[in-house]
Amino acid sequence: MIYQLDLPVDVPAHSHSDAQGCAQSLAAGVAEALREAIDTHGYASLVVSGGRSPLNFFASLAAQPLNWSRVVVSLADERWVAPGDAVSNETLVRAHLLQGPAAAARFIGVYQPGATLEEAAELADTALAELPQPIDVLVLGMGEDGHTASLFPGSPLLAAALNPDCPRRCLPMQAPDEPRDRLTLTAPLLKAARLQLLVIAGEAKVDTLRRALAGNDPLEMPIRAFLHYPLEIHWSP
Ligand SMILES: O=C(O)[C@H](O)[C@@H](O)[C@H](O)[C@H](O)COP(=O)(O)O
Repeated sequence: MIYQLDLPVDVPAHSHSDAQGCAQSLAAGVAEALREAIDTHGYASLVVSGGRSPLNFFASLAAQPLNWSRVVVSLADERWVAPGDAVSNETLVRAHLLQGPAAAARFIGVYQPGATLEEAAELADTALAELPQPIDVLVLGMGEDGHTASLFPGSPLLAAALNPDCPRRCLPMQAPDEPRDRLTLTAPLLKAARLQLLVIAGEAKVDTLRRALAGNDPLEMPIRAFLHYPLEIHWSP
């Protein structure tokens, strides 16, 4: 358990001795879940987050034996910057996950061009109709403010994105830091995932989890919308 957090009983928490061990353990577990999905329904959908935390995990997962041609990969969110940009999540996934055998996976990007962020979000919403649902494996990160994906506190459409009846797969969001313009998958799509993994590193994020667990309002800390079954938390120093 992570510092004996008072987690809901149906939220297992795994503490790993170091980041590499966490990445390797997660990669093995995710690969097994993807293999099971392929065996069960012929394909597997994997949705990952960006940021810096998942890079070791991506490299470990790419090395896992898997029929990657049956895997569809997408993103929980994206910065509204063109693929290839250094801060694009698509750039990270293509550079660190879709390498070697894993390059055979089908990637559905979230970035879309457009005259406005809202127009791009509408195009992304349409493109995400191609993502097999429910998502088989969802890998979330978390910021120290309690955001996850690009569900940021204070973002104008946060309540809409967290609404269980939200009709959209993707909505435009505003982050507090550059690049502020973001595209996020919405809570109904994310929370329907069969396996949901929250991957966090460092003590500051344990403190964030403590704050999240001490309150109820997901508008204040959007991660609160996910802290229940079928979430698993994986933490490393
Ligand atoms: O686009 C992004 O940045 C991610 O999707 C975001 O939700 C990330 O998971 C958290 O901000 C944690 O980021 P770190 O792993 O870099 O701390």
